[in-house]
Amino acid sequence: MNNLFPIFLKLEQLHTLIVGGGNVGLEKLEAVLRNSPEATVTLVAPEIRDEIKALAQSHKLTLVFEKYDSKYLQGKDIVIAGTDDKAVNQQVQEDCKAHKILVNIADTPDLCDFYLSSVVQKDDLKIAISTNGKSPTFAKRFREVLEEILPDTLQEILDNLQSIRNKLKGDFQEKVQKLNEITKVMREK
Ligand SMILES: C[C@@]1(CC(=O)O)c2cc3[nH]c(cc4nc(cc5[nH]c(cc(n2)[C@H]1CCC(=O)O)[C@@](C)(CC(=O)O)[C@@H]5CCC(=O)O)C(CC(=O)O)=C4CCC(=O)O)c(CCC(=O)O)c3CC(=O)O
Ligand SMILES: NC(=O)C1=CN([C@@H]2O[C@H](COP(=O)(O)OP(=O)(O)OC[C@H]3O[C@@H](n4cnc5c(N)ncnc54)[C@H](O)[C@@H]3O)[C@@H](O)[C@H]2O)C=CC1
Repeated sequence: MNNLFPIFLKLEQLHTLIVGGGNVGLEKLEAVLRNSPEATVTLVAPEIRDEIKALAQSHKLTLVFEKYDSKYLQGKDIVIAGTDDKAVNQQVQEDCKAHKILVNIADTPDLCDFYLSSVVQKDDLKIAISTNGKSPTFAKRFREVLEEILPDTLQEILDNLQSIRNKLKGDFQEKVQKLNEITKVMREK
C-alpha cells in the first residue's frame, strides 16, 4: 500500500535548496529544472560538477561553493540533500525539521518528507509515478512505456477541452455532466 500523497508544486513561487553537487545533486537539479525551468534554486557544495555550473548560466540557479551550514536554510521552502556524507545529510534533515522545511534526503528514504517521482511529460499532461521507494528503476521504465503510448494529438485534445470548458454555461453539475459525456469516447475500445 502506497500512502504517499501526490501534489504538483509551483517551484517558481518557492525557493529550493539542493545540498550536494555531485551525481545525485545533478540528477535532482535536472529533475527540478526539467519540470520547472523557472524555479529559483540555490545549490551548496564545496565541489560542484561542471554540468551544474553550465545550468547556472541559463537558470535562476545560485551556486555556493561551501560546506553545508544551517544558515543556508534561511528563506528556503524545500530542501533536497544528496551529499556523499551521511552525517551531513542527517544534519540537514534535523535542521529542516527544526525549521519546518520539507526535506528529501536522497540516500535515506526514512529521512524524507517527500520523494521525487518519475515524470511522464507530454505537452500539458504530466503523470507522476511512485513505487513507494521500492524500485526507482521500475518507475523509470514505466515512464518510458507511458511516454511511448501517449498520442501525439494530446495537446490538441487538451486545448479543445479547455475551450469547451470555458464556453460551457449552466451550473456545476450540468458542466460536469457535459464534460463527462464529451470525454466518454476515451474509455471506449
Ligand atoms: C526514495 C527515493 C528518494 C528520492 O530520491 O526522492 C529514491 C531513493 C533511492 N534511489 C536510489 C537509486 C536510484 N535512483 C534512480 C533513479 C531515480 N530515483 C528517483 C526517485 C527516488 N529514489 C525516490 C523513490 C521513487 C519511487 O518511489 O519510485 C526518480 C524516480 C526521480 C528522480 O530522482 O528524479 C529517478 C528516476 C527518474 C526517471 O528516470 O524517470 C536510479 C536509476 C537510474 O538512475 O537510472 C537508481 C539506481 C538503481 C536503483 O537502485 O534502482 C537509491 C540507492 C542509492 C545507493 O544504492 O547508493 C536510493 C536510496 C534507497 O532506496 O535507499
Ligand atoms: N536517491 C538517489 O537517487 C540516489 C542516491 N545515491 C546516494 O547519494 C550519495 C551521493 O552520491 P554522489 O552524488 O554520486 O556523490 P559525489 O561524490 O558525486 O558527490 C558528492 C557531493 O557532496 C558534496 N559534499 C560533501 N560534503 C559536503 C558538505 N559538508 N556540504 C555540502 N556538500 C557536501 C561534494 O562536494 C559533492 O558535490 C551517495 O551516498 C549515494 O549512495 C546514489 C544514487 C542515487
